[in-house]
This record gives sequence, C-alpha cells and structure tokens, in this order.
Amino acid sequence: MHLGIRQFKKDFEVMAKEASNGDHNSATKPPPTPSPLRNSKFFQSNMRILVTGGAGFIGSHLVDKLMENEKNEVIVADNYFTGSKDNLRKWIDVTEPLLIEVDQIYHLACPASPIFYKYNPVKTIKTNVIGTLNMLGLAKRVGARILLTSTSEVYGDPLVHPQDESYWGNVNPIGVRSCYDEGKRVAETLMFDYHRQHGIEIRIARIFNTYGPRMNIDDGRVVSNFIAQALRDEPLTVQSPGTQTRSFCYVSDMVDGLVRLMEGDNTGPINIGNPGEFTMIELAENVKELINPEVEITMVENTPDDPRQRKPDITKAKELLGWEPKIKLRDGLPLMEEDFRLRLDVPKKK
Ligand SMILES: NC(=O)c1ccc[n+]([C@@H]2O[C@H](COP(=O)([O-])OP(=O)(O)OC[C@H]3O[C@@H](n4cnc5c(N)ncnc54)[C@H](O)[C@@H]3O)[C@@H](O)[C@H]2O)c1
Ligand SMILES: O=c1ccn([C@@H]2O[C@H](COP(=O)(O)OP(=O)(O)O[C@H]3OC[C@@H](O)[C@H](O)[C@H]3O)[C@@H](O)[C@H]2O)c(=O)[nH]1
Repeated sequence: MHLGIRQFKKDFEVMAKEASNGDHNSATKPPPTPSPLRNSKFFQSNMRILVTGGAGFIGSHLVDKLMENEKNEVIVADNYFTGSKDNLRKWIDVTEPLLIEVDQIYHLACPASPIFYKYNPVKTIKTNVIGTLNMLGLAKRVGARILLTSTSEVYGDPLVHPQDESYWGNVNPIGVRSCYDEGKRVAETLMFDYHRQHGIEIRIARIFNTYGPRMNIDDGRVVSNFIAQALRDEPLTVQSPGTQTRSFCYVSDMVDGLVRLMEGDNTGPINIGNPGEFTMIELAENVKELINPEVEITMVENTPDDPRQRKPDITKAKELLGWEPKIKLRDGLPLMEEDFRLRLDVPKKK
C-alpha cells in the first residue's frame, strides 16, 4: 500500500536552508554514505522519491507512474508557477509533516515553455542554478540518487544533425533563451562536479520536445497551441519560416525513459526523445487533417534564436536503456486532442 503523496508548495530559495551543500569538501572526499534509514526494515520496502516540478506536465505523469508501485512514497516540491494542483489531485490523500530523507530525486522543476521561461529570466536561471545546487546538496546530505531533466536546448541552434550526446552545442550565451539553455548547461555542469567531487549518483536526461494530455492549454508551446487553436476554430499560428524542425515525443514514452534512466547504471547525459522529425508546417498540416480540416494555417513572426532544426540521435538510449519511443505523432495527437476537448468543453462533431 502506498502511503500517499505529500505535496508542498516550495521554492528552491526556501529549500536552500534545508540542503547543506558543504562545498568546503576536497576533491578526495569518498562518496557519501547513503542515509542509514535506507537500511531500516521500513525503508527497504518503501522507496521514498522526491519529484521537483511534480505538479507540472511531465512531472505529474511521472508521479502517476511512480505511484503505480505501491511501495513507493512520492513527495512533490513545486511552486505552481506553471504547474497545477489539479494535476496531482487524485494522489493527495494524506497530509503529514515532510520527511526530508529520500532515496531518489527526480529534479524537473523549471518552467519549460519559452514564453514562461522568458517571462522572468532571472528567476529561470536562479531555478536552474540555485535550484539544482540545492537539490544536489540534499542528494549529498541524504545519499540519494538524483536525475536532472536537461534539454535538447543545450545543443542550441545545432550545427550537427541529428544531435548525439557528444555534440557540445551552438548556444548564444547572451540571448533571450540563454536563461534556460545556459541555465540547463550549468545545471549539467553542477551535476557532474558533484558526481566527481562528492561521489553523488547522478543521471542526466536530455529531453526533446514532449507533448501529451495535461499540458497547460495556454502553455505556449507549439503542439498545445495548434491543438487549442484547432479546437477553438482559430488559425494555426506557424512561426516563420515554418521550415524549422522539431521531433515530438509522447509523454508516456518520455516517463518510461526517465524511469529506466533512473533505475539503470548510466549517468548519461542520454537523449530521450522521438526521432520522428517534422517541420512546423507539417505539424500544422497534421493537426488540421486530424482535428479540424476547416481550420486556417497562418504564418506569424518568430522569436529570436529559434533553433532551425532538432532531432535526437537515440542510439545511446536504445543500447544503454533498452528504450525507444512507441507512440508516433499521428497516434499521440488524438490522445492529446481528447484531453483538450474535455478541458475546453468542445465535443467532437458527429
Ligand atoms: N516538455 C518538454 O518538451 C521538455 C523538453 C526538454 C526539457 N524539459 C524539462 O522537463 C522538465 C519538466 O517540463 P514540463 O514540460 O513538465 O514543464 P512544466 O512547466 O509543465 O513543469 C515545470 C514544473 O516546475 C515547477 N517550477 C518551476 N519553477 C520552480 C521553482 N523555482 N521551484 C519549484 N517548482 C518550480 C512549475 O510550477 C511546474 O509544475 C523541466 O525541467 C524542463 O526543462 C521539458
Ligand atoms: O504557436 C506556435 C508556437 C511555436 N511555434 C514554433 O514551434 C517550434 C517549437 O516551439 P516550442 O515553443 O514548442 O518549443 P521549443 O522547441 O522552442 O523549445 C522546447 O524545446 C526544448 C525544451 O527544453 C523546452 O521545454 C521547449 O520549450 C519553434 O520553431 C517555434 O517557432 C510555432 O510555429 N507556432
């Protein structure tokens, strides 16, 4: 039986007080001893897992998956900037004081939609840098394994195609996206420095564009925009030139990949994404055909530094995790449509 989910509204600046980083330790320090609680009878049968950003889109699906295992106890830390309590409502059945001893940390907290991460860029970079530092401090203190959800945006506007993990990227360090992409690059650096210096068990997933039910209707990312527009009979806004590409992964495939990475033996970074690549015009045409053949497609202005191409090389994920995505874009879009129809109250025409 699971003990229920403990959920608290938390910001990493507050969390700083709880997680001692202990940066005075030298490079020769042996790995930290896992929390002694791990060996107790109770905790052998119960894995305690912290999910930061667990009220968000990917995070809440990950929580659902982790809660399928009745021995797991899941704790969520989220400040509800882009996440919502509704995403977790079915799990909130127990309110207890927070146990800050955990075995695993899935560190997702960070706004992911460009509109939201650019809204308060200083906060975005603080979340990525200070937030990750604090979670690493917590991992170090309790001996937990920590997984960071990094991003394909670490490759910037890539000059190598498709992108494999050895590519160092082409990122504008002073651009409007850098709070996010440079923020995630520093987060990766911190993960590896804590691993090398303090022996922390780390996992890094480089997530490529993920879509599915529960995305915020007005999240601003392309798949949710197009589906909401198609259902509202509004033109699909393709940002120019429309030939830029993305590769879209369905959320259940993503969550499966994240759990495999956490449970496996490889630190990563490992690309997790679906290599099916589409231009934004092709995506709009697919949404039009599948959801609303009457809807218009219109070309609008783009934002600065928009990557022109993006497609994961997933050789590493296949070989090291035995993972590959199962759900094609044309099968995933109708699943998301169903969820958006319910939330927008637009029934399917007969
Ligand atoms: N969805 C994608 O396509 C994608 C692609 C690459 C990487 N990622 C990464 O995966 C993670 C989850 O993405 P998502 O799509 O679920 O985004 P999301 O915006 O739906 O979820 C992010 C969650 O983090 C919370 N959060 C933000 N700042 C916080 C802070 N300072 N303290 C506590 N909580 C905070 C938000 O309230 C939200 O619940 C992010 O780290 C993102 O960078 C996502
Ligand atoms: O209405 C829209 C929105 C977006 N777009 C285009 O669609 C493409 C994808 O844009 P999105 O805003 O969905 O997302 P991006 O690919 O730019 O960034 C994404 O990928 C990396 C992740 O870390 C981020 O979470 C996510 O924001 C871009 O080329 C953008 O110009 C449209 O054509 N129309």
